[in-house]
Amino acid sequence: FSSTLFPVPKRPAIVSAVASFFSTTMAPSAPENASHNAALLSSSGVGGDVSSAAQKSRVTIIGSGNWGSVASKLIASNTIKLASFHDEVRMWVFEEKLPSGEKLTEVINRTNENVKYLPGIKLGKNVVADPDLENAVRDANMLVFVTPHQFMEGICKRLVGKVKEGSQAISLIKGMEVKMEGPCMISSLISEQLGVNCCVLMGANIANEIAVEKFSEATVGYRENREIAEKWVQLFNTPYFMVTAVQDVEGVELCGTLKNVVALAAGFVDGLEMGNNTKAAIMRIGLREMRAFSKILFPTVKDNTFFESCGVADLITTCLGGRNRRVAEAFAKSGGKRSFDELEAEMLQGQKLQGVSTAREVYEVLSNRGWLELFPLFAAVHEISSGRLPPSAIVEYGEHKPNFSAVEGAAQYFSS
Ligand SMILES: NC(=O)c1ccc[n+]([C@@H]2O[C@H](COP(=O)([O-])OP(=O)(O)OC[C@H]3O[C@@H](n4cnc5c(N)ncnc54)[C@H](O)[C@@H]3O)[C@@H](O)[C@H]2O)c1
Ligand SMILES: O=P(O)(O)OC[C@H](O)CO
Repeated sequence: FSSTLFPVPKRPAIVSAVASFFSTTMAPSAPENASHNAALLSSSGVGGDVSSAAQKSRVTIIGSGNWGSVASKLIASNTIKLASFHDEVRMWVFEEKLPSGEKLTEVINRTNENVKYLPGIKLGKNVVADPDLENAVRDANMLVFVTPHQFMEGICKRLVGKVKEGSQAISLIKGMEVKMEGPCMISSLISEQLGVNCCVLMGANIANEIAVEKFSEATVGYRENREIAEKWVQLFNTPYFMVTAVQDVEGVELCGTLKNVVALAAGFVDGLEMGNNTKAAIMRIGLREMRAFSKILFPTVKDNTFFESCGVADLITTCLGGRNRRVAEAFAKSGGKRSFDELEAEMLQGQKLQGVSTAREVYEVLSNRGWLELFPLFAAVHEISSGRLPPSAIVEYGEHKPNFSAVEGAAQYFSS
């Protein structure tokens, strides 16, 4: 962690001040801090071990792409320090052959690097890559899900009955499924299919920046059990990755999911060279639709969540530097003539976009419920990315004013 603004190991003054100002409801309680420190001391050889082997938590990461690999680095740096976790972090890898003919898993275990999805970064010697999904989860009681969302239904099906009883899960996945009965968030899919409680972790987290230890923040969303949320915070938090917890799973997850749709809109604007004011306008309109969509679907979603890292901060970073924005810019530059699939394969080399399928899924929800006129920006993004409208429609489409008369009582969800 080399930033001169934020020297290590001391917490930067501004960050500490901001953290204590905003996180009074989120800071670990004193006894938790005490045991956390005792754990740190014991792992550094000072003091006795506070956790017996039987009590220690065992972590498995399901996914090993760009963010999955960075998550493994963050987690592995903590499990070796904290006595309440087993050192080893198992990482399920969707096996593939590299151009050299070697298997990705074997190369990760030999070099300690994910040479395809995160080249040049050591993951930690305690990370073990495992191509066998069932074997990878067998002994774990803390499961971290971080694959592109389109693969999760299949992964969950394979894991039914294979997960240890009493396990806890967290999803870092930005996306959702649409079922006959309506939208299904990935954390719900995991909970329902595997019978485990599932928190979420989202935030302004471009993986490559965190990989080189540049300071950023993230938000854990939890449902009821604060102690479990704090355990996840402990597992992820580092001096350069500051994690806070809020009691709003759906709000946090919808922020992470929907910002990818707005990122496509921002990319179209960039490709059309419309300038910063237009892009800022699109981001503002997008944020409004994100909040309204979340609150109509889940009335418990909290306004404050949109001011956490998972909300406005993730929207900003994604619309400035994310993959969805970058590929959408190339799409608009081609006048919509090159498909997203083609551009994704060419520009991302195996990494996956979430925005295009999320825009389609959101559109499906909107048209099923008769809400298309309420969410003109979301609707336009799907119509452009599916080739039904030209990229320029992003700034022509009814000026993105929602038609409140389309749905009774809808105006309240858009008001400040
Ligand atoms: N990369 C980031 O900066 C970032 C940051 C925050 C959140 N996220 C989110 O994390 C999630 C995972 O993204 P990522 O960046 O780690 O992945 P990625 O896009 O870098 O990599 C794609 C991954 O999918 C795997 N894969 C390919 N085919 C598969 C199949 N049939 N079944 C299962 N897996 C398959 C590949 O092996 C690879 O691990 C996404 O929801 C993303 O939005 C990403
Ligand atoms: O690169 P993107 O567009 O998938 O976005 C990455 C992260 O979600 C940013 O927080």
